Amino acid sequence: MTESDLPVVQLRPYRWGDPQRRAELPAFAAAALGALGARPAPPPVDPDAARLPDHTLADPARAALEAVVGAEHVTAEPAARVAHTRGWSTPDLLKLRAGDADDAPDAVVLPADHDEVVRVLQVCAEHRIAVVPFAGGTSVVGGLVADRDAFAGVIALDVRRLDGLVGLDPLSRTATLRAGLRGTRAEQLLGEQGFTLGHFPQSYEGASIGGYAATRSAGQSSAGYGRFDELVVALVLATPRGTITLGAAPQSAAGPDLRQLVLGSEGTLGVITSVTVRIRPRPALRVFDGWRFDTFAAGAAALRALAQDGPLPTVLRLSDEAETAVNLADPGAGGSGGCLAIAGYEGTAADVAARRAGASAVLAAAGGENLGTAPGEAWRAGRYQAPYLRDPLLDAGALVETLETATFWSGLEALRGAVSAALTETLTRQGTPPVVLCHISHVYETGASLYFTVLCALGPDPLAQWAAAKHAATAAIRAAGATITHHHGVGTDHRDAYRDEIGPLALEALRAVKRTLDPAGILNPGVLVG
Ligand SMILES: Cc1cc2nc3c(=O)[nH]c(=O)nc-3n(C[C@H](O)[C@H](O)[C@H](O)COP(=O)(O)OP(=O)(O)OC[C@H]3O[C@@H](n4cnc5c(N)ncnc54)[C@H](O)[C@@H]3O)c2cc1C
Repeated sequence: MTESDLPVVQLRPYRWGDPQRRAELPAFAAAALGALGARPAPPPVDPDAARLPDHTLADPARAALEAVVGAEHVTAEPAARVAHTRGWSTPDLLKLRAGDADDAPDAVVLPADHDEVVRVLQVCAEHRIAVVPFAGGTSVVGGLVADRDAFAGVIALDVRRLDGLVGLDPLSRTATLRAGLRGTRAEQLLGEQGFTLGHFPQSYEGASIGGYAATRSAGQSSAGYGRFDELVVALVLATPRGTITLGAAPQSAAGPDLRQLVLGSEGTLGVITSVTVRIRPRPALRVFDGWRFDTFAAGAAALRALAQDGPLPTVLRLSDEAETAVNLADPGAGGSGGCLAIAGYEGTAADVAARRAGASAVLAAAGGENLGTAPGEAWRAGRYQAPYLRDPLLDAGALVETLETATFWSGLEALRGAVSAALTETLTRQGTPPVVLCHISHVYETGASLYFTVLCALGPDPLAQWAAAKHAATAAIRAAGATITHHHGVGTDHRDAYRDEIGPLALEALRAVKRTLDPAGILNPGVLVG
């Protein structure tokens, strides 16, 4: 099974992914949850019974939107509104499971092409309707909740009908993809012509091209293929004031690179309607090895050696002791502990052989024990399964959530310790001691990302429980001088920390750009720039 074999799945409210692939909790997990004090949660409220706010679009605004996209592409059906309520963070899921759809848009609007998007934005500016651009809907940072206070209404502008492969240039190895194309569908379309995008985030079954670009997503194969923002060579942005087209050549010295202003703008400057991306030939061979290191520090040093001096595998990641023990295959040696690293290689047979031999020598010289392909292939086979586990964990009364950051190599170990301690202390103080897992999954010459998974019993007020933990982790990240997000984005959840990270003058500059492109401030109010 490769990424282009996975189906295009329509996400349902609060149950992840393909209904045929529902996950059961492994027996050891159920026992571990008991030890953490988790008790089965009350059954979630059926999405059909969720409480929707009593908002409606005024008739003139609705009529104007219908005139642009057709009446059948403007819907205020409860099911559509619920399906466009918030995203997929654990607090988002907890609210919807409790029947709270208070942040639902008044209507969902589905334009067919770029021009319709521009006209929808113009109608919304004229009628003071806030617009939440909506691609796959998998935001985990509150990127899909509009601050509606100053507006006459809120719509979700769902880009799913912008869903084709516009063109492919095999000579330049680029493809132009429309923003609503699901990652899975994009991979199928490119695969039919012998290419791959190589962008495989864990949300691959739910996220779309426009969302990848708007959040600067990072896939699990980032070491080999690069982050999504590194793949984009050109893009088209629809704004209430018209169209911006950026990227006339692979590189350019024509002023600042304004593509970078749009990438990561999270729907606040305009709606990305298509991107032209670098593509690579479909790999002829894929091999994933497992390596065991005695300590996280030893494993991190090995990853750093590869990131700085090469050769780089396509996938490179390192789990800490706790994640190795809980989540991943036993790294061998009779459960002797240690940290599991995965080094995966994709490419031609010759390229894979050369990089694998070179990287294996580096990993061995750094103290790694080669565990062969079994742990690596097990990780590859299960790489999209983890999100499915969140549903049974919540059912079982567990709070499970993730957060991520990045820093320079010299500060990595201290950052890991500080964030783990902040999460552990805050949740233990609340009577719900957690298990905190951590891994490195994106490496650079100068540093790496850290990704934390937190698991504990749901407390009596889980939203406040997690808010306190997240607040402490955020403070620890900022105190360490690290970034508030390596790839999830800012949304509303990280807005204050982002402000702190970039400083008031940079924020003012960004707001000035927003005022220019979106004078009425209708685009994702409250997200990113506040
Ligand atoms: C289980 C799970 C695993 C995840 N794993 C990863 C991972 O491995 N790597 C990673 O990077 N992220 C990951 N994420 C986060 C999320 O999937 C990414 O941020 C993804 O890029 C969002 O894509 P989307 O299509 O779902 O966008 P959405 O959630 O629909 O939108 C994200 C933001 O972009 C804006 N937006 C959407 N479309 C457009 C557009 N066309 N133009 C302008 N703005 C737009 C939205 O308003 C919103 O603010 C994960 C999320 C989940 C739930």
